[in-house]
Amino acid sequence: MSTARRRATKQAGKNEAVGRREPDTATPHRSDPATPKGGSAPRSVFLAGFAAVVLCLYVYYSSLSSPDGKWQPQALPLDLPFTVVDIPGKGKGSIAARDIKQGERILREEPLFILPSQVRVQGSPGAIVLSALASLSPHQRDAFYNLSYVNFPRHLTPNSPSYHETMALAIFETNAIGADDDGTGIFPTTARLNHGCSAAFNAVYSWRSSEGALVVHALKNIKEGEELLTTYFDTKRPRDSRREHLRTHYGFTCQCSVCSLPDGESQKSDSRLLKMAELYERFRTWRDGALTGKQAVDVAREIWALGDEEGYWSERGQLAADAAWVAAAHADLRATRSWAQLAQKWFGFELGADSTHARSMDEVIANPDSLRYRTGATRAPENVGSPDA
Ligand SMILES: C[S@@+](CC[C@H](N)C(=O)[O-])C[C@H]1O[C@@H](n2cnc3c(N)ncnc32)[C@H](O)[C@@H]1O
Repeated sequence: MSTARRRATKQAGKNEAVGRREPDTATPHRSDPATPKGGSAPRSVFLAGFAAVVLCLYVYYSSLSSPDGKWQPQALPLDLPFTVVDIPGKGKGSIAARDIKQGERILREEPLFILPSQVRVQGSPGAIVLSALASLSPHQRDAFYNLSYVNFPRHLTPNSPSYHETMALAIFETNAIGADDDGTGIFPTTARLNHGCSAAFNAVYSWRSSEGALVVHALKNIKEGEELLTTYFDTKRPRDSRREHLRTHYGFTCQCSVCSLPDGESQKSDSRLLKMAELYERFRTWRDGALTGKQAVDVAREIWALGDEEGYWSERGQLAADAAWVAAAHADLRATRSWAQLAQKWFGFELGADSTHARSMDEVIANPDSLRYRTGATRAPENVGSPDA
């Protein structure tokens, strides 16, 4: 299992409005054949014309829908703690139906399908998506065709030869989620989570290869009525750079609370995020011997404090686990245990208490020496300090 918080596909091209495919509720205009207006055509001709119009409309709307017929509304699992609703400026989104506790599992979802990184099927990317769709049930295909999409060329009509391939690809690209080495998958319920930057996202998804499922956990306490937001990429960068990235690779302009901050507040947030990214780089230099153990752990503490200020709580499990590693390499077993306890707590929030990451801390907590031996214990013994030191 490993974290896969990122949407898998990158989109190039200009930003276009979200085009949601709704269940087909369109009905042709009614016309009463018994009372034709303004014409002298015989009734049978009128009826034939009317039937032809109805037939054309039927064929037109059918061709807009999944290959099997009409779209069905997306049926969500019954026990979800959120509902999917329209959100101004974002298409659809997921709203908490009750208070959700930090660390609570919000959702576990198996993919409709996964495209492996190395696809053996010949053909265009759109044709590959269509061939994956062909093996799904009509209900599953409905779930796919109900998803939103961006970057669909406006000039294409259902009669265009490439319409179906292009549509399938646009939906795939807008919604696909990376499943680590297993490839890239479509998870129709998780796909309704919109993106938030930095402090704005409150939910994290991670792929569990051994279970063949994606799990979503609450990174923060979420109040009833709040939108559930995840993050599509590493947002520890300034607003301009985030906007540019989202426009270029994902085709939308972010409307999250951090991107919507007034300029002064936004600049403060930008400097914190830049500083965090810089400190992460600095922390990594411990590997090359550029920092003592205490210096490295002090940097980890600084990242933590900035995260508190910013409201950026993601990646804390990994940060604490890395600090435990440093402490173990310097033979500070007390610090090793307390950093491992912190890592377990935050892996638990972000990836689930039953995740392999959280569970891997059990042994370190019980026996910090075990980690010391794994690190090779190559560094000079040093008191690096616990998280609260
Ligand atoms: C995976 S879908 C999320 C669900 C989608 N809103 C829907 O209607 O099904 C990704 C799309 O949602 C929209 N979106 C997601 N996060 C957004 C945000 N922070 N601001 C504006 N639009 C967002 C974008 O159109 C993006 O291409």
